[in-house]
Amino acid sequence: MSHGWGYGPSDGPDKWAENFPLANGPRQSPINIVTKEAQYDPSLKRLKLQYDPSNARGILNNGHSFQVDFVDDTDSSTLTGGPISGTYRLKQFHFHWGGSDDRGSEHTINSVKFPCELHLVHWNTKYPSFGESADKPDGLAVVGIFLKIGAANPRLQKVLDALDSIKTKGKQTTFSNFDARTLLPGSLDYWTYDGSLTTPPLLESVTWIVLREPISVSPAQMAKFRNLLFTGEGEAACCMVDNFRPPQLLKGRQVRASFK
Ligand SMILES: COc1ccc([C@H]2OC(=S)NC2=O)c(OC)c1
Ligand SMILES: [Zn+2]
Repeated sequence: MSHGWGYGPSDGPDKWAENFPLANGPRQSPINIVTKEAQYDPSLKRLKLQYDPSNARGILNNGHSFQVDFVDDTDSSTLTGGPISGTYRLKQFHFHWGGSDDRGSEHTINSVKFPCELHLVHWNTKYPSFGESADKPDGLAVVGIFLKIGAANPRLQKVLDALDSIKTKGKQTTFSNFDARTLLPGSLDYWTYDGSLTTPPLLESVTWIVLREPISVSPAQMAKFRNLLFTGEGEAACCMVDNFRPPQLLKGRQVRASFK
């Protein structure tokens, strides 16, 4: 699964613009969210996340993160409300994390980094598929959730326990009956802005919905993320850590808040 890009000194975020010119586009992600500059918008609706656990299908090491994939051929796992119009279907979720607990998130809050960030990726059903929506300005909606060091989070455990089976790039296994709603924090207060995918091809198609409340993760649980490898079986092992893009220029964009 060679992508031609990575997170190392020779193929990392600072080099992506060489092959993916969108890297210098007007609505790139992630960003640093300056909370005092985020404007409360009373017209923003509450987020409505309705997920069917039976839609969970598999878990895959894709060589830059791992993802849990969902069946998305019906409207049984959807995102509605919030800043979006219409219905977006859950496609997958994945994480970004650091080599130590002082870094790892892609978005930052007042320049504060979290050790990990969860992305729940949804596509707009006004288009026929994820692939058809991925390059449209209103094609995707990603819910970003920060993970903060604290008590072990039992709701992460089923995902973490599956990682031993997908240690190397390209490995996948079945992953069924998982309710992604259990990963959500108690509050669905959010910031929202227009952005992009945070890995190549960096398509500027994402309505970002970044939740204010983090969920917890313990140091021991973070260590399990770091047991994964970027590399395939039989290749020189390279630990899957620091798979995050740093914040990008805001370029005049407005960040709105769903809360006062
Ligand atoms: C379902 O397909 C996806 C999902 C996410 C990404 C990246 O964009 C964001 S957001 N996080 C990433 O890792 C992606 O990039 C090609 C493709
Ligand atoms: Zn992501």
